[in-house]
Amino acid sequence: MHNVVFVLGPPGSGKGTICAKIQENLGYVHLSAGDLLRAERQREGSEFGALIEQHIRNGSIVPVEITCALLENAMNNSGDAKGFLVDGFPRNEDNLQGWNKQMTGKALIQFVLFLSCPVPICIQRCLNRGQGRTDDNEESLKKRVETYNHQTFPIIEHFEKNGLVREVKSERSVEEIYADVVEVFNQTAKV
Ligand SMILES: Nc1ncnc2c1ncn2[C@@H]1O[C@H](COP(=O)(O)OP(=O)(O)OP(=O)(O)O)[C@@H](O)[C@H]1O
Ligand SMILES: Nc1ccn([C@@H]2O[C@H](COP(=O)(O)O)[C@@H](O)[C@H]2O)c(=O)n1
Ligand SMILES: [Mg+2]
Repeated sequence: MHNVVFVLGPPGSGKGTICAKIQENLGYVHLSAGDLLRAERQREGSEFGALIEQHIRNGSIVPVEITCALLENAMNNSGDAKGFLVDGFPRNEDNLQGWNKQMTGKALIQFVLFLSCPVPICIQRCLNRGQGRTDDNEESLKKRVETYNHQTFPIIEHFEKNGLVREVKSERSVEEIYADVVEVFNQTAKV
């Protein structure tokens, strides 16, 4: 049974940055759904490359069958991990239903780490990111934010109703955010 922490928040809220620090210090393995999709997009012979690129540029969500398979393979190939930080998933109802269908009995959701951050700050962070992403531009970001507001935030609200959400305000410095994140993990370990 894989222990899983979903990491959600608007684009540019710092999910990847904070997950990297958690992986470095707390023994969890970081799996970014976006990174896995970008790798699949580039994979020689992938039948999904063009579809993935279209969704990424459009800020829309790839069918869960593709994303969830990539996540499950990555977890199964990660050896005996303490747990997995599933970054940027589930991002919509299709993701959530697909996860429940494919991963029930295989994964236990410990909690949802929600990095909340004002959208204008998020947008500037993405525009300044400098990683050459095809979706770090005004047009794609507008769509990504719309996807987050209309499709992803309702998923956070769903988990909130089940008492699983741990919100950390993420407009602050990485150090301040990470200090609060460590406390969240410490509290979970005590339960
Ligand atoms: N607390 C912070 N303060 C200032 N800059 C930050 C902070 N956290 C992350 N950044 C920077 O903002 C950019 C986006 O961070 P990151 O890639 O971690 O966000 P993300 O939530 O994973 O975004 P996406 O959903 O687009 O993948 C990066 O350039 C990162 O260095
Ligand atoms: N569950 C997901 C996660 C991501 N995507 C696509 O990847 C893009 C980038 O995601 P980041 O987390 O790296 O920002 C995202 O905008 C989607 O197009 C997805 O389809 N499903
Ligand atoms: Mg990211």
